[in-house]
Amino acid sequence: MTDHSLTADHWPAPLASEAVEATVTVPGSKSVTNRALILAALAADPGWIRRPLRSRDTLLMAEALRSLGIGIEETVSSSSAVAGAPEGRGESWRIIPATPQAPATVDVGNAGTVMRFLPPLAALAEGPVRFDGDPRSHERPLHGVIDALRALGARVDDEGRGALPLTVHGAGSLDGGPVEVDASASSQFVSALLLSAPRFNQGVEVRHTGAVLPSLPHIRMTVDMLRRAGAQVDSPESGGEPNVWRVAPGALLGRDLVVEPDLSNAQPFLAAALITGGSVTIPDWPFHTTQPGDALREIFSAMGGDCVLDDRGLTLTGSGRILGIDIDLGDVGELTPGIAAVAALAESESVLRGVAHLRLHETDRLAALTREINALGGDVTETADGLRIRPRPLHGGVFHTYDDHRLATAGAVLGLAVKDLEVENIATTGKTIPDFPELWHGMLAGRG
Ligand SMILES: O=C(O)C1=C[C@@H](OP(=O)(O)O)[C@@H](O)[C@H](O)C1
Ligand SMILES: C=C(OP(=O)(O)O)C(=O)O
Repeated sequence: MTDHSLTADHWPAPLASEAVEATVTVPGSKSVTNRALILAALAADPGWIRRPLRSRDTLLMAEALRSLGIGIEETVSSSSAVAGAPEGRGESWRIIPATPQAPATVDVGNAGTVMRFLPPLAALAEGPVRFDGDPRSHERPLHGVIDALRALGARVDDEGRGALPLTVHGAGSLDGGPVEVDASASSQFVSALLLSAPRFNQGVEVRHTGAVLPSLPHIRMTVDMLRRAGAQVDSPESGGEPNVWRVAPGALLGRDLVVEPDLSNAQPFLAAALITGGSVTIPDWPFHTTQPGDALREIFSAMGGDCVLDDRGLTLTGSGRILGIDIDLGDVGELTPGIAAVAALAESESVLRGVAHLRLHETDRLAALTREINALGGDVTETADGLRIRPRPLHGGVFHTYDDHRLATAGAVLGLAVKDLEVENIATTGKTIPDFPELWHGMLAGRG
């Protein structure tokens, strides 16, 4: 073993000495868990969230809802130990809805889902709800939610920043109705307004006015989960106008919902099979899903892998070759760091397009990926809306992560093939994938 002289927050990324062969159970979806929490909090009766993701982003959402008076009871069930529970392992959260209470304070961390999904819900409380978070949260776009809430009748005090920190002065109810939003900076503006809309007096009609709309699958996820909770939703896919979503006012049902594995967080493990010419199975991969990570089946197949989805889950088998790719990732932007890592190890050039909005994610992901891969000897250039990646032989070094979980997992992927690579602050993976280092070492040890 190499003797790394490391500071505490430099993680020696393990090198893969052979083809990876493993089954990896990945934790639940962040996007599903945080939507489920909002919808359950607004429901007319209690509900269950089974196998929720328990990570920084989802615990921040749960804590925020608790401070707004929503009951969230956590239980660990071995199987059907919880009355009414379907057979299943792991943790369950019982959500006891309540009219949101104020005053309250909310720490959003750097969670886009918390900073965007909660202000509309807070507008239903009677009194001030103060929102603040990590320094980076002050830089992330929120204007779409703030302006729309004002247009729908809410009082929001942001001292002219158009961003955090801010206070929503709830009046106990919100008129709702039609509103225009430019969601080109984040699809979460649209999702945020739709999720709480069944509880607005007139529901909502959201019209996106911007030139581009990123992460459309995440808006479909919002619509799908609203409908499953009993909401009446018109969307472009259901024959409605393009770029317009309507949610009717009405009661939401308390559901019993099992959270799917986070397919975007399955990415580094699938990438490991691809780049080592091995085979990785992710159990419980859904046959039908709105998660954008499902696109990995197609993307990693185009990059040289072979994907089989069956009752065992999704199995990706690498061919020993890693092919470059020219692709628009606008729908699936959160997959970009992991794809960039694989692309840097490929045998031909890649062009990743349609992801200009990543400059305002957890960090400026386009700048960070360019800087960090190039520091290892890579040849990455930023384009107006993405990255051009020319594979080069890479050498070891420190891969900085800028408090970005997906930079950290991208560094781990590179480290499988690049000797002496150290990932700075691997703990930042806890934003959405707790225990990542343990899962990674478990995969390399072939544990299933
Ligand atoms: O609604 C969601 O759960 C998400 C939407 C996307 O945000 P953007 O549209 O801001 O990219 C995605 O990148 C993020 O990880 C999760
Ligand atoms: C962009 C992401 O997160 P957030 O929900 O904070 O926007 C992400 O997880 O890649």
